[in-house]
Parts: sequence; C-alpha cells; structure tokens
Amino acid sequence: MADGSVVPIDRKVVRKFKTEEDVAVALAKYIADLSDKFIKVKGSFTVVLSGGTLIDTMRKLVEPPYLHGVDWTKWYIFWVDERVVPLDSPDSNYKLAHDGFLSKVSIPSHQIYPIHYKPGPQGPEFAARDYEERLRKLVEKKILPLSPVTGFPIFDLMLLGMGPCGHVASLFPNRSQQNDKKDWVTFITDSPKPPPPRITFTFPVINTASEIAMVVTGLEVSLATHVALKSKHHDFGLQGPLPVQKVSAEVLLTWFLDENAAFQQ
Ligand SMILES: O=C1O[C@H](COP(=O)(O)O)[C@@H](O)[C@H](O)[C@H]1O
Repeated sequence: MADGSVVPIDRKVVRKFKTEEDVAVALAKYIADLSDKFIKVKGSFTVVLSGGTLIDTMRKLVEPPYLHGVDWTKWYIFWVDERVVPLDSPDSNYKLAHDGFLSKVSIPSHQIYPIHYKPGPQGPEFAARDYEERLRKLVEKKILPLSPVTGFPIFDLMLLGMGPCGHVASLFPNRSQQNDKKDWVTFITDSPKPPPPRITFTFPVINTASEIAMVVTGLEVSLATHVALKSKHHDFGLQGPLPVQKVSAEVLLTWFLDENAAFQQ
C-alpha cells in the first residue's frame, strides 16, 4: 500500500506513501487539520519540533494553501531536543527550524521557546533545568495543561523523527536517559550521534502529547522501522528495545513512511 491509507492498530496508525514528496504533502495537511481542530477547541496550538530531516519534510506547510490558511498567531513552538551549540550554529535544531520554517510564517516571536544554552561552566545540565523551569512557568500561566493522569505537561502535537539506530529526540539505545521517568527535560554528554552534548525531553513528556507524528523517510531507517512496527521482541542486530518502540501518544501516534522507509515491512 503506498497511497497513505490508514492501518489502525490501537492508538497508532501507519500511513505509507510512495515517495518522500507524498509524505510531505500529507504531513502538511495533517498538521494544518490539527491546527484548525485544536484552535477551535482550546484557542491555541502547541507544537513540539525535532531537528533532522523533519523540517525539510514540513516544507509544504509554508506554501499555499497553508501559508495564509493556518492561524499562525495561535501557535506555540517548542523543541523536543537540542544540540549543545550556539543557536546560530549549523548543528542547532533551532536554526534548522528557523531557516526552514519559522522565518516563513507569522508565529509571534514570544510564542517560540528555543532551548537556550550559554557556553560556560554551567553546562548542559543547567540548560535542561532551565528549559524545564520555563515549561513549568507556562503551566502556571495555563499555556500548557498538566495531565491529571501522568502529571506531565500536555503538548497538542509532537513532530518526531527517528535515526537509523531507532533513536528519537536525543534518547539513544544504550543510554540511561531513555529510562528517566522523573524529569521533564534531561541532558546527555555522550550522544553516539554528534554533537555529543544534547538536551532532550524525556519519554514521560513525549508520551503525554495528545498527537504524535513519527515522520520517517529513506532507506537507512528501514531496519529500525521494521523493528519498531513489526517486532516487539527481536531487534535484528540493533540494540533493542529501541527508543522508538517506547513512543506512544495519549490520543494517536501517526507514522508517516515513504516506500524506502517501509521497504522491509
Ligand atoms: O539528532 C537528531 O536526530 C533525530 C533524527 O534525525 P533524522 O535526520 O534522522 O530525521 C532528530 O529527530 C533529532 O531532533 C535530532 O537532534
């Protein structure tokens, strides 16, 4: 199946498309529809971005009809992870999103919440604590609600990518951050993917999101995709269980795959 048809499996749907371009078209409509829905229901739309290939796959959202059809003034933007680099570094997830998305739409700047890192003795732990405190203040201001079920903040939509090792955000196989059940935001100093120091949301926060899109394209992620979607018990040589296998959403997790990523399905 390569037409984006939906295969529902218990709060998870897998949408397969022929090409990456088809994924980009469907992703833009999915995001715009959720924006309309959440703004109608609660007056705002809180969106968490990743780095990597996601921002390019979001490219259709900054084209007609969405460019002028989406109510950008009601959007609030957050990051699921950030590399510990200056915000203007080519490695920065903020810069990636700024250049490819945020600079093209009219989201008020005070509604954009990058993860701040200032070089110096305080290090990534300080940046993680700082982001968590800023999120807690947004809970106090009622911009973010707290889940009565999990006690973690609820974001409307989280847009995730996945690396070939099955990592999501900066939660990697064989790293303890993927088991953190207490913090909202944590840090890693030995990420296997460079740069090594990073800040990241923890799984309890990711999994409290209402909607999650797992946007996965390209042949190099096909094995991890196969492990995540077909097998609970086998890791086929990857170091399992993979972080991506721990992702779930409160309402719905939607996988967007192109034919290459879905190759081993
Ligand atoms: O390092 C990262 O990798 C993941 C996956 O990136 P992709 O290029 O394979 O799509 C990304 O989601 C994360 O935000 C980023 O920091």
